[in-house]
Amino acid sequence: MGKRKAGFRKKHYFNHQHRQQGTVQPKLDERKPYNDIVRENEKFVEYYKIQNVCKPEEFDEFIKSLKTDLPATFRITGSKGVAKKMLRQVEDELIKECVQQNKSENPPNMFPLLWYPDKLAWQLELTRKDIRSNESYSKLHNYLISETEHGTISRQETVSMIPPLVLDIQPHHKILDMCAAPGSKTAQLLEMLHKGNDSIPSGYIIANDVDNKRCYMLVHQAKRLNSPCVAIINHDSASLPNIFETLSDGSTQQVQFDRILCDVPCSGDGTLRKNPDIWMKWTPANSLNLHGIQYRILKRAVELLVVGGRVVYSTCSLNPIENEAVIHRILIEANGALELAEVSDLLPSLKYSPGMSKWQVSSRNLEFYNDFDEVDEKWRTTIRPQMFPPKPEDISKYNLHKCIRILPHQQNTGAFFVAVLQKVGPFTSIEKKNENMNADSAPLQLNKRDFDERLPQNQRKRRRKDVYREDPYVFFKDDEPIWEDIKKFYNISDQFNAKCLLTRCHEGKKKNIYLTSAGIRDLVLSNQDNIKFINTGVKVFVRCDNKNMKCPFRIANDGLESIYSYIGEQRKITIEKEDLITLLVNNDPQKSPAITSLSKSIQDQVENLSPGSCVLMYTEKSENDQDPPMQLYISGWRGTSSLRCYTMQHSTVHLLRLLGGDVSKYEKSKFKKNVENGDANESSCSKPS
Ligand SMILES: C[S@@+](CC[C@H](N)C(=O)[O-])C[C@H]1O[C@@H](n2cnc3c(N)ncnc32)[C@H](O)[C@@H]1O
Repeated sequence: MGKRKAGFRKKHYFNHQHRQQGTVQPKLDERKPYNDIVRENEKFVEYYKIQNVCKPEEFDEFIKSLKTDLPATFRITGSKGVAKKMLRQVEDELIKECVQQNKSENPPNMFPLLWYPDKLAWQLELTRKDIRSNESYSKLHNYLISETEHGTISRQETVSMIPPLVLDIQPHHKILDMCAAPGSKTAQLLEMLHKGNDSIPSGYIIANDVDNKRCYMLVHQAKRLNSPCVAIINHDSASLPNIFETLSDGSTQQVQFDRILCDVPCSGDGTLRKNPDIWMKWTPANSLNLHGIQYRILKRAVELLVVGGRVVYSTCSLNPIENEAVIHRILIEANGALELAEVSDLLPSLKYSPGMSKWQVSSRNLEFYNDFDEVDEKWRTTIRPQMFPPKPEDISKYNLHKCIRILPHQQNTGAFFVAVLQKVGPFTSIEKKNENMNADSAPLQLNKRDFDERLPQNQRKRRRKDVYREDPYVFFKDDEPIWEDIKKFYNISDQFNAKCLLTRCHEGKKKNIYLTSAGIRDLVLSNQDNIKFINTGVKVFVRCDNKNMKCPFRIANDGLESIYSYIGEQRKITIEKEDLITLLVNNDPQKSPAITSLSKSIQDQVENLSPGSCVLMYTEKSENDQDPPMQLYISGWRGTSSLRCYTMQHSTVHLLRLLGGDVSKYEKSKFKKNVENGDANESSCSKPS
């Protein structure tokens, strides 16, 4: 096979980028090698100049910035103590080393984003390609790749981190992510949901996407975060069915969400720096075509939101037709039930422009109109009256300036739009009825049967026919036979709700056992007929028919953080750093360290421990008293004469790094290998990483 030209990106790379972004994919014949794309589009420049997206004196800088590649950014995730330790390693070792090894006069700037809490998000003034192709960054590159695989680094674009932050998530919130795939924001929402002290928060996230294949990208994201509080569903969110929950008296009512994210499909011209092929196909028609679905998704979100709740609408588009016009339209429809919120205090020192209150609507041929009455007859199906800005006398009613527009030149990022809407009054007819009722009477609650009965006959039938099923979700019953053995072996506390455990098959040998939170369990059981659930539950036990263990299931690492506090002390081993490093370095089932080679403390603890699965617990005090200690819980195995960790390679490397162990055998210097092979450029450009 011939060598690929340096700088050429494979077809699947375009697909990959557009899948990640959810933007419209170019047709096959429009795809060009990455380096051949001319980053020019006269219509684009003219359009945005007329729209006044930035001050006239900044316009050249704005366009220039869109033509450059995007800097690399990442977030450190993970539980508090682990994240703090990783931050120290990133800041004090990796970044310092990169700067020291860089021989150029002006080493690149690498800094934490000031508006992101606890310095856990970083921007490197280097492109991803710079990082891959320069030896001085190879340690950082390896770190980013393996920690991303492990789930403790999220390589998320700077601006994409903003919507979850302004949602202001609390651990008890019921959250809906309407257009969630591939899931970088869902992951961030999940981290925020888990920021309290409970191992299983009472809130949850429903992550939805219309595209079935993209839902599986979401499954992959969610799996990295090991949460029992998320369910992935597959619907058109503009017509998302009502979701029901069970009340303590056994009746059902419609769920009203506390927080909803509408990160809607968009034309994506804010991602030009990452997806330069958009330069070739940009036209104002893209936005005109998307406005309708964007509005319908947002409207459905407002219907599903509780009064007092918050919805965040975001796009990676610069176009006011997809942004302020959608917000203006929903504010008119809400007639006072929604208000734009001021959120600058949640984003200290982020630079942005205020939302626009004036714009023009243009045809695909760049004929601009100020009013629908002026619109040429032939455009009246694509240009709609609701796309126009408020009349000058109404501008102050809507406060569109409270929307946030992030422009690429302001802090070297992609472009982005965010609006935070607070629901301050009733929006749907049911909510309005409730408000009008006597204050003493109970609010009108519509349960599932009411909804079914209100549907026309033909739709009731269709609902029953449209019962989509993946593998079933079979929750444990009170007398689940396999639970007895597990509970006894691990001495699991009575506080643990075993009814939240599930398997994915009705019959036969159960292979894996998953855990959901009580809230998610109720949602799955109450909505199996009307909602297409794609995935839920974190793996907590795995079948392991080992003759030495008196229980057919071992503990899985995935769900350990959720269940460790319920596991009895007998099967927990407190481990010191040196022993843990020894286990990790020799993490091979054939060569597990003999118990006699480990410290006396370990020998004493395992003396009376029967063979089988156990939990290894490691605690390390932080260097300063304010930070929480770093606590690690690892699935282990006490053999007849040996002890081992049950970790995948990426977890082994992650843990060794945290403990300061030797990871050199896992560090691959791609740069060195490429130089040896004489093809440094080709390899470094051929594949995104
Ligand atoms: C901008 S992307 C979302 C990115 C995602 N929030 C993230 O942070 O990774 C838009 C997503 O909306 C989905 N989508 C498009 N139309 C939709 C609809 N009517 N209902 C639900 N999802 C939709 C697309 O499949 C795409 O995954």
